[in-house]
Amino acid sequence: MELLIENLTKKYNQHVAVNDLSFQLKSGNCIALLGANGAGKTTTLRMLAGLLTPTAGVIKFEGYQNGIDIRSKIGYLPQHPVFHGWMTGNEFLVYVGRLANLTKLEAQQRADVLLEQVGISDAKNIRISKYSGGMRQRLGIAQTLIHKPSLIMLDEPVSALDPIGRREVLTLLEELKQDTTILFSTHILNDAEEISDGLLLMHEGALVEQGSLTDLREKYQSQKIELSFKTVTEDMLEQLNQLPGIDQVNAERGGFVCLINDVNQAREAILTKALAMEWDLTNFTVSRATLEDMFMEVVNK
Ligand SMILES: Nc1ncnc2c1ncn2[C@@H]1O[C@H](COP(=O)(O)OP(=O)(O)OP(=O)(O)O)[C@@H](O)[C@H]1O
Repeated sequence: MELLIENLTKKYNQHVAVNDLSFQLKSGNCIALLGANGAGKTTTLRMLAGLLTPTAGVIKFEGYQNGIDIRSKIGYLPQHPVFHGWMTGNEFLVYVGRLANLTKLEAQQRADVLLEQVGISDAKNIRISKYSGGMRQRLGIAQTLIHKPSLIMLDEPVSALDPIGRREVLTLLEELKQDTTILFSTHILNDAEEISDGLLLMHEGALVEQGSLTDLREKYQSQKIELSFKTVTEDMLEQLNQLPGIDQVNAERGGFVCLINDVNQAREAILTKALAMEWDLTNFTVSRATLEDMFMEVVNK
């Protein structure tokens, strides 16, 4: 499986939702398309799924280029899937299988395998309207697999779920990625960190960072100093930003997170400044930067 995206762009009238996106996806990976609301994730996935026509750019997938032919090769789960609530899980999958040109027997056999695989075979004869959010999402994922695609794309598969549903679906994706390449979008860093091998980070329609989690952690590995104050004033951010040893300062509730390049220099500068300005410091913690700090750093740049 190889998916190649070159200079993909989508404009809605004058608004550029996806801007000159290029990346490559290979077999055996679980890749998270990460970005805040409005970053362009849904638009990207819909173009890859053949549901939206790109304004410019090329999508190449296993010998196919752009267009609807790609649809027969991939599975796609939209952000808000709609089911016929009166159908049972089994009926739904057989129906989807028939739409994918399977015979009645093949569709039933495939449904049996998938219901088992996504862990809802006990509920296969219950109406979908009675399913929990997690069960619906698992059924939705089963539907993406009906025609044995080599790539499935899932738009925010866990964002709307409660903690139990979220856990169920993440565990399922963890299992599925052994056999199928997964591209899923999320705005939740923890989800990306938990199950993906690689990240594509989008911001305002553009790809701002990409790589394996290990590489990105190494690249952005830095320390940070968290500061809290009894009172936070407007000029603090600017003053902290000017101190030596500090790369970037992000405002947080009740204080700041300083990404630093020299812990000793930064510590001394911050404490000296706080003393001179009579800032009432209530917390000073040095720790490792997380992926979330990396996200903020890249996006703020
Ligand atoms: N049909 C449309 N017409 C006009 N603008 C649109 C349309 N769909 C999306 N947009 C705009 O394009 C940008 C990207 O939207 P998109 O839905 O792709 O982002 P997203 O990263 O998936 O965000 P979310 O997580 O909120 O769905 C947003 O600014 C959005 O308002």
